[in-house]
Amino acid sequence: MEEASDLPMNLLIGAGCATLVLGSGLAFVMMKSKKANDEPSMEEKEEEIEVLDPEKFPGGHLTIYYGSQTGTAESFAQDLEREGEEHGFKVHIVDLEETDEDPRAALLDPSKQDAHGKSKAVFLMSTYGEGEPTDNAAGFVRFLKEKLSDDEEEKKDDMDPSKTFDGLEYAVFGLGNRQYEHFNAMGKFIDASVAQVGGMRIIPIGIGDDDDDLEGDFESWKDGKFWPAMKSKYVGNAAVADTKHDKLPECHYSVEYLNGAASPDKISLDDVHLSSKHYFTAVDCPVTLRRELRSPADDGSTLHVEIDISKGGNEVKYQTADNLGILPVNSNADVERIATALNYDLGAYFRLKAAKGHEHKHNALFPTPCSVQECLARYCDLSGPPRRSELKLLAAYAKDPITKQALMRLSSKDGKAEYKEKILDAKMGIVDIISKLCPSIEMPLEHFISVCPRLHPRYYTISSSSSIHPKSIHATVSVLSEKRQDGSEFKGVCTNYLADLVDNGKIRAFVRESTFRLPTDASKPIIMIGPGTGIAPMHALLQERSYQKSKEKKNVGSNILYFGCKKRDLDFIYSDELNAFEKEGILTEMHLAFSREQSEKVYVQHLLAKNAKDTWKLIDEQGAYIYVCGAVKMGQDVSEALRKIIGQHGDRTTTDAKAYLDDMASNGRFIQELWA
Ligand SMILES: Cc1cc2nc3c(=O)[nH]c(=O)nc-3n(C[C@H](O)[C@H](O)[C@H](O)COP(=O)(O)O)c2cc1C
Repeated sequence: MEEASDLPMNLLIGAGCATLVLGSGLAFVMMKSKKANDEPSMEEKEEEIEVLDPEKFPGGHLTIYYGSQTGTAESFAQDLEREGEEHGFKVHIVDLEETDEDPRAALLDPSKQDAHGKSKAVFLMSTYGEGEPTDNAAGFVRFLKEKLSDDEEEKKDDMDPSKTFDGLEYAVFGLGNRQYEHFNAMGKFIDASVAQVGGMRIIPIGIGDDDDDLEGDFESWKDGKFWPAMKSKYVGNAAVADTKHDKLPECHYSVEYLNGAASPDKISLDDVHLSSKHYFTAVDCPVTLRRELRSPADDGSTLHVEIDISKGGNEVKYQTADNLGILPVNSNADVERIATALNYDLGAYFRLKAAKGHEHKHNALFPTPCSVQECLARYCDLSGPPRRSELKLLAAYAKDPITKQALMRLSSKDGKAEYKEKILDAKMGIVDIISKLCPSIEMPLEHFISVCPRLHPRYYTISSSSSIHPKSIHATVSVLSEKRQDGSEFKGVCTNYLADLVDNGKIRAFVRESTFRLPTDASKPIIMIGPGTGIAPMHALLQERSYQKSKEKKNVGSNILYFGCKKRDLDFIYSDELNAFEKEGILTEMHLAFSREQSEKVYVQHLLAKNAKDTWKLIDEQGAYIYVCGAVKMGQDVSEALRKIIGQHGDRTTTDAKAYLDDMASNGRFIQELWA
């Protein structure tokens, strides 16, 4: 991705370097990193060099690469982009997936180098799974692992791996959550491995914790460490033009209203903004069944949802216990509230285009032409609490000075406690802020699209077997609804969208691979630990094991389940199915932890500890596979229980027991899917 400079100049003189006379001053000297034998043509060189005004950008180019699943790292990249100019840098944002074809060429792109042939990069890296990269960073991480591998075959070229990123100067900020065992594993991996392959670290890695104050951590890192280091290293005493003026935030998009309804333009996926590709690729799937799994006496709701994937051709194919991505839709009430507050005509159709100076390849944010109604319902996150930096952007649009001040205060470092109380804890979305708290906000649609985060897909572990149900996908959905302090109700956007669908309807969905895979040798036993909605993949695995036994006539090993909930009569979901599996002989053991049926709380990890001896035998003598799904805290307690079992019954020290379990994980025998 490359953004056009606002300066009309792409000049090159000379073979190995470019000089440009800009007015009276001497601008950048661009050194080329290409070897003499692959010297580019003159036209190529002209394309390659993007020369900057040294008065506006004394720090030169700075590229932000992000690895993001739900958009936080991407929005941090946008913060750095917005602030770049005031610090003297021309910032470019690149989705890491864009570098997959040739990461070395992408990261050392000559057009973004300085006079000394150096490239400057920031990596904003989120961690997922159990210490794994986000989908869009997987290719880049694979590339680095190959470079660092001892296996010569893996390296793919004969270049000295330790010189791969010679000329790259970089900084890393990791986004993670301390509740996970592999806290910020990806940030740490990138920080260490880019140095090992020749990159030069500018400052130590910054670490953010989503369990506490991720945005505050990022702010402290960028304002306290990153920008000062960048200034001292690359800008020095050069004066940076004052760009802080009282104008609206720069908008990268423009809206062209149409005279009537129109269908979305046909567009190549290559032109799509990578993080919104699901808007273009997800498939309409009819919902064929929704069934309440909890007792009417319970105050919560868990739905069994079935969707028909037979109409999607080959586009929606899945394997047992994969993940189902669902594109949520905002409620009509929220869409109408925001449209009324901002004076938008919901029936109007428009085409979204890049604003002048912001044209680049991956510009398509979502399919247009579309109606304003569709844009607000499907592509804008109206109910999620905005980040503090988004509140600061909103402040620019408030007409009433008191509201403006309040938003500025909430978005400031000193306003953190107030922000937590009034926005996060109160569960205030952009729709509440604009329609209730700050009604004086006025913003044209393109600005709203630019400021409001995209509405991201929500993922559910599939609870059906693809062998038994090749034409449908089943999901288990716990419907999120909480009382706010003011008595109003906060409703989770996707689960309530599914719960409120009229006549079942259709949802837009896609499939993502998961790590839940059964042993290739079906005779191996499996131990499944999945309390609450964590039962979903276990239900799928049991169906698959039943299919293997009855249809494929395989010798299927024992299947042991640990399930937990509050009370047998309230929220023992799928009890009928589990009892039937037991009767059929496919569920060998079912251990149930009803936490509220006795004075002391009983959870799955307690039952596991009770069966320590048998569990150790299954693991060590019979090569059992272990699957865990549910809340991170439960996952930690289960891992701890397993380490104790391995230590006590396998006669190992704490360190060796941990190594044993880690080894099982790296061999695909201990698989976890946990959420915070
Ligand atoms: C399913 C799931 C798995 C996660 N796994 C980890 C992990 O292993 N280690 C970690 O530090 N954070 C983990 N996180 C936390 C995310 O990295 C963190 O919330 C981050 O801010 C998300 O950024 P993004 O919106 O850019 O994707 C996980 C989050 C989810 C939802």
